[in-house]
Amino acid sequence: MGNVMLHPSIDGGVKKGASGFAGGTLVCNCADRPVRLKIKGSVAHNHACGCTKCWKPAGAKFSVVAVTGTENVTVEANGDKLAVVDPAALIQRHACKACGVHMYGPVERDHPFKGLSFVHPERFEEEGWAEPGFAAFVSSIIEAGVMPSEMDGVRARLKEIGLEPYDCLNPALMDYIATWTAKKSGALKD
Ligand SMILES: N[C@@H](CCC(=O)N[C@@H](CS)C(=O)NCC(=O)O)C(=O)O
Ligand SMILES: [Zn+2]
Ligand SMILES: [Zn+2]
Repeated sequence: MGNVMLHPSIDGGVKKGASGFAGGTLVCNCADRPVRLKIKGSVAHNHACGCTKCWKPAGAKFSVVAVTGTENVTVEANGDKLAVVDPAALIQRHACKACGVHMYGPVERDHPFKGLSFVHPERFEEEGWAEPGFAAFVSSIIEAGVMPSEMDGVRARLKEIGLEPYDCLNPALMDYIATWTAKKSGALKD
C-alpha cells in the first residue's frame, strides 16, 4: 500500500506540525524572481484535496491545501507574475504565470468561506505548518485520469496515513456550510 503515491509531503507519512507555528513566507517554484507571500499566523483546516482545480506538484494525485484569513496574506515580492486562473470560480486562485504554482485563493463572494484564502502550506519556506487532517474530493481524482480501479487502494492508503477520505469536504466543514445556508434561508434562526 505504501507504493500508492498521493502527494510528496505525505507519502512518507503525515508529519505533525509544530504548536508554535506562526506563519511565514510562501514561495513559488521560479528560480528567477519568485513570487513571495507573507502569511501571518497559522493555517487552519489543512487537508488533501483531490479536485482538479487545486494546484498539485508534478506527479501528485492530491493537493495539500489549507485556509487563512485573507487579511493575513500580503504579497511581498513579484506580485506582477500573479494571475487569476479562473475568474468565474468561487476560489480566486492566484497562480504564478511563469511556474504555475497557486499562491493564494481568496473567496470574495457571498459564501460561508468569504474572507478566507486557500493556500498550499508545502510552499512555506518554514517548517512546522499544521499537518493535513483529512482528504477531500477523493473521487474527483478520477476526473484527472486516475483509473477507478485504483480507488480502493488510494482510499486504503489515505486511511493508513490517518487521512479519512471524503468525496466532498469533511463533516465539520459540510455542517458549517449547511448551517450558513440554513441561516440565510431562515430554516435556522440565530
Ligand atoms: N469534481 C470537481 C470538484 C471541484 C470542486 O468543487 N472543488 C472544491 C474543492 S477545492 C471547491 O470548493 N471548489 C471551488 C472552486 O474551485 O472555486 C473537480 O474535480 O473539478
Ligand atoms: Zn513562479
Ligand atoms: Zn480542491
